[in-house]
Amino acid sequence: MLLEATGVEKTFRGRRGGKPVRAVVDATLQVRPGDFVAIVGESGSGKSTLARLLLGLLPATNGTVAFDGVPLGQMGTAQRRAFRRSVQAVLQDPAGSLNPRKKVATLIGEVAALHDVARGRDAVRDKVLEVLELVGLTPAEQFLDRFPHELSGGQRQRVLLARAIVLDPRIIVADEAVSALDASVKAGVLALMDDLRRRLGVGYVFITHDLPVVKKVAEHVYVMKSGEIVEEGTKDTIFGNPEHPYTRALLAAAPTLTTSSAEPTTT
Ligand SMILES: Nc1ncnc2c1ncn2[C@@H]1O[C@H](COP(=O)(O)OP(=O)(O)OP(=O)(O)O)[C@@H](O)[C@H]1O
Repeated sequence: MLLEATGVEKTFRGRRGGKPVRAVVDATLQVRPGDFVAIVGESGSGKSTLARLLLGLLPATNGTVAFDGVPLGQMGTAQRRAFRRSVQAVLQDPAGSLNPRKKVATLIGEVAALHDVARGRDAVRDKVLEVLELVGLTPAEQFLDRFPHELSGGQRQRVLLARAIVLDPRIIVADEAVSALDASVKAGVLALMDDLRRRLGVGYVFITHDLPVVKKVAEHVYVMKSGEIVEEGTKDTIFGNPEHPYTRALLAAAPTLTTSSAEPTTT
């Protein structure tokens, strides 16, 4: 298994003497190479906490997260470094993922240099141009000197994807990565993600409360409620034959679902 969480729990200490918060409870999840896995649930259900556990950004209170069969807690320095490269996070840009004072060339180039993907100015520049092309920001030269505020929301999201794929990751954990985008722009970024999957073999753990998006792109769906995974299955099962009352309620509360097939699939 490429990425696997087994019985993972995360309990936060209560804020200001309050009760402890069980943000993730006994979560078990698997991601195979090239999978498009979605984690859905309403706000506060624990999706982002599970994402941070999968990225190794938070230690689990219980249970294990393993990459390529090796639990994160048992990794040596080199394995940990490889893991950091192989499992990349793409968050939504309003969360401030792109430093507003840095140009696109620097934002992507410094990641490539830090992880030794390319050495020397020219090699780094070539690598940056290559990934800009891959995410459809063309002609790539014209984007090198732009600052994030000189880009549209969809273009910024593409820069975030470029910054992830420059490291040749095997999995991208995308937390609400397209939620802030307009429908047509969103569809374009989703199409790009699928394209990258086919061309590069990268898999996704896609975290969202946006069910029409899940219906469009996911293969396997995990439904979270109050920190627990209450249902999992293929997209067709979850949407066509949901078993858990919570899944049914989520689907019923997503009015755009019925019209999602009418949304454009390209930008
Ligand atoms: N650092 C923290 N300390 C204490 N409680 C936290 C912390 N981070 C998250 N929580 C709590 O854990 C629960 C799950 O939060 P989480 O952000 O994982 O949910 P979510 O499903 O991603 O929600 P959203 O879609 O709103 O981001 C919430 O009750 C939240 O308040």
